[in-house]
Amino acid sequence: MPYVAKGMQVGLFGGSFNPPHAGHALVAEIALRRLALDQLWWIVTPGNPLKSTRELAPLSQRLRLPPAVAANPRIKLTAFEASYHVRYTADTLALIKARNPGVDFVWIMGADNLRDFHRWQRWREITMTMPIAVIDRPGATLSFLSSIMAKTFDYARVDEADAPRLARMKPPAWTFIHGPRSLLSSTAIRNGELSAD
Ligand SMILES: Nc1ncnc2c1ncn2[C@@H]1O[C@H](COP(=O)(O)OP(=O)(O)OP(=O)(O)O)[C@@H](O)[C@H]1O
Ligand SMILES: O=C(O)c1ccc[n+]([C@@H]2O[C@H](COP(=O)([O-])O)[C@@H](O)[C@H]2O)c1
Repeated sequence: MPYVAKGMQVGLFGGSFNPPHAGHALVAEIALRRLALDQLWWIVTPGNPLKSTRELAPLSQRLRLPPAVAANPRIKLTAFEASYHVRYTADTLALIKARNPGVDFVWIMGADNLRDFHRWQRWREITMTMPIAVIDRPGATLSFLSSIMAKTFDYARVDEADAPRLARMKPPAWTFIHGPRSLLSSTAIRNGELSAD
């Protein structure tokens, strides 16, 4: 797990990154800037519990940053979930919080994950554990209105103008961030339809 000093605002960006691409880099850059983060942890999962492992490349091949963000010292690449034998985000976030008192964390995900968030294990618990920032993604823009998570936690939605303060807010608190969007996806790259940058 990366080192972080007390008082910092840290974004947690978990993903399969199978493979990593410029769309991920865009999400990381938007999150760092709009959420006023000191650090962003790029957390490579041993395997999304909801995805088949059939097409999943080994962790070693997914453990790399796209060129656009590789030189950014605020982005920390890690695969600690594998070494700690955790896979579910609810467990990951509990572990991170327990080991880092005094740090303000925010979970970051693309809008496609907001759409399916109610299928994640203990998703309500995740929402009560730390604030969540959802980054717009082509094809999933309306998830901020229509998803079960958005409806259930409508009362906890924060205006994106207040995003710089999100990490310090008491959960539940979440926001939807609009901005430049990327059509890239790992599936399209694996299928040879698009290139990673
Ligand atoms: N183009 C994109 N725009 C916004 N968010 C994205 C984009 N691509 C990925 N994300 C987000 O980045 C995180 C990691 O995504 P992931 O590694 O699953 O990439 P993916 O392109 O969605 O992969 P796949 O096509 O294999 O499902 C997720 O929260 C996902 O929502
Ligand atoms: O905990 C869950 O049930 C769960 C279900 C689906 C996805 N996740 C996490 O969400 C993150 C994004 O996954 P992915 O495959 O969309 O890149 C990654 O950290 C996964 O471990 C977690």
